[in-house]
Amino acid sequence: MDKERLQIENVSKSIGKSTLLYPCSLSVREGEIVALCGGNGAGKSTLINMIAGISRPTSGAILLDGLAWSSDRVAYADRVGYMPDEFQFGSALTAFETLSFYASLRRVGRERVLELLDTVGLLEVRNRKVSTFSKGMRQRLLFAQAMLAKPALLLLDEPTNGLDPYWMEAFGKLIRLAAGNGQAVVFSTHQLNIAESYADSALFMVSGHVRYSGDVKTLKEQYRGAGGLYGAFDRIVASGAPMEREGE
Ligand SMILES: Nc1ncnc2c1ncn2[C@@H]1O[C@H](COP(=O)(O)OP(=O)(O)OP(=O)(O)O)[C@@H](O)[C@H]1O
Repeated sequence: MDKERLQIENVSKSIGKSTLLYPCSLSVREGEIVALCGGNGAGKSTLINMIAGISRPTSGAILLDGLAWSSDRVAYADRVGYMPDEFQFGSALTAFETLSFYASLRRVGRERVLELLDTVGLLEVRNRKVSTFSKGMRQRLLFAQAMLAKPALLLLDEPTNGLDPYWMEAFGKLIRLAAGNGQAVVFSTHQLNIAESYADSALFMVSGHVRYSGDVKTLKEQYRGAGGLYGAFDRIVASGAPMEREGE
């Protein structure tokens, strides 16, 4: 049986009187791809930022390979490849210099930098300043940055924003490849077709509540005649009943 990689137990987040995320639990196995689905303000980035260690949960616990951010910060951070939702690259640096900078932080060599630039289709433009890149090119560089050290957990906030159909599909293939190597992948998206095509499991999030957590294949079969995951999302959200992850 595949090993549990990420365990999230009753994690919530409040700031002042606002609840950004109500208690939520999730476990992710090695080789599993999980999509956090929901509209603007659903709480996807709030959850991702807590998993990344950027913000602390108000309650609950997060363990990655049995490690907690609070007690094993360095070992925990070493296991996470994080792609933020928004990021400003240093404007004076080229793509190669940018990725090399992050590679040095991750103790990763030049060969891997070149391999990844090739993987994300930026090898030929590696000496161009990132400030001249399109949104999709910057997204691909950011994705390469997350993949540098072949992390145990790829944590990707809206990774397909700005990607054209070719790179959208390439992204799907790359995360499947990562999962095939035992890496766990958690990504957020507004696009349920992306979740439907590439994720094993999905969380449907609405206004800080997880309304569904479970298997994508089961959902696809269950809602085959109702528009796939889009139909499933509409019906589950409209039904009003929170649903638990299968087997829990
Ligand atoms: N620092 C903050 N203080 C108060 N409320 C916040 C803060 N950051 C986020 N929020 C609120 O928390 C909620 C969840 O935001 P979050 O960014 O997690 O949503 P999201 O699902 O990632 O949305 P999007 O798809 O628009 O990126 C939103 O209502 C947002 O306004």
